[in-house]
Amino acid sequence: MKTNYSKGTSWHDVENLLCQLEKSDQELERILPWFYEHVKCFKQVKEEAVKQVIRKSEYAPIKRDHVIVRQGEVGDCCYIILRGTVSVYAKRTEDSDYLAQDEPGVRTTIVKNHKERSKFGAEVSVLKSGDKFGDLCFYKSNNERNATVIADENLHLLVVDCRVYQVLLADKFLDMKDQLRFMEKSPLFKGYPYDYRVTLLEKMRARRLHYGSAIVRQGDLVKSITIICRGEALLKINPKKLSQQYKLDGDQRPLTVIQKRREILKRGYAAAEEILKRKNVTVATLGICELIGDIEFVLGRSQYHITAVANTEMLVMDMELNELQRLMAKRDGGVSEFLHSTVLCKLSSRADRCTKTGEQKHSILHTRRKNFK
Ligand SMILES: Nc1ncnc2c1ncn2[C@@H]1O[C@@H]2COP(=O)(O)O[C@H]2[C@H]1O
Repeated sequence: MKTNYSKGTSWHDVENLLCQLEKSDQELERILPWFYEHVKCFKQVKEEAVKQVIRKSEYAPIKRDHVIVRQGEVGDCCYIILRGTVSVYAKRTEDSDYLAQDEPGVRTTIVKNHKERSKFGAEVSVLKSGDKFGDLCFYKSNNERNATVIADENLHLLVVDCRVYQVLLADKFLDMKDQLRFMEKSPLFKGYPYDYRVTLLEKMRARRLHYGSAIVRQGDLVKSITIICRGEALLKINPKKLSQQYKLDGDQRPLTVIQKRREILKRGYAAAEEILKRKNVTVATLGICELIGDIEFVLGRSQYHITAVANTEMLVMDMELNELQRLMAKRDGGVSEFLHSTVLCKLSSRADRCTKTGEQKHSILHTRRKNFK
């Protein structure tokens, strides 16, 4: 069990202790609450492990504009940001996502302005206090850094050796191993080398969801495709909303309040249930390796046509649509074929279940045919 947060520990106390060569158990226990409060990536880690990480790691204050890690270098440690922010830059080459060779001017350790920073590629991420970086290379066969990380302000880091990371932290951080294992199985990533999948991992957002929480909502803008890594999702459609979204001219006009009351009075409970069903039709359950947002992506729709709800505890990964497009454009390991065939299958079965009226079903199938030509 973690101790209660103590408001009495200041950053000054923490820094003083980190600078000491020897740290007693008592001293470490005193600063632990500060770590749990400020270092997001320690939240899942037990007290004993956090103490060991602090003891075995090096405290490093870094000046603003300094290059901390460089893309293409071999990495043997990772970093936890105690205070400050960093920017992450990545260069893309034709065939891989990392820089194979240094270019003139890139071996500088201090970069003062935007122009100098741009030599390291495009800014892909900004990380702040409590975040970690530099552990992605541990999962690659050649241990090469995937990106360059530069201090945006004066920084305070904890430098964690890769062995310490493997023993004390690897299992706790973001289910990385689980996700990589999952990517091996998923048809979406079939045909891509392991190292490339590791790079992709950093570009995806992992979400843990509890039973009943919404993964996506019908009508929301589609910004990413969601991949189910663990658990099961229930897909629901509100047919009325669907008609508006897809501008279908089916004959299912919504009932007025008076019409609804009359129906319920006339036919009782069965009618009430039917009215409820018209609002929300469960069209499918999705499991591991299945995708949410693939239909919208393939059909070029900007809004979700379904609401997806977690039917169990879940782990999902979101990949932004432009990342998916890159995945397909760069080296299509059969991704577009896979997406098109699954989407065709899904549309047929959902059109059947979504509505009983032949006309509306016809319209959905018609939309499908038009888009697949
Ligand atoms: N989009 C990104 N692509 C690659 N690395 C990133 C990205 N965002 C953050 N990083 C971090 O930048 C680090 C660079 O070194 P590593 O490859 O060891 O680990 C990398 C990640 O921790």
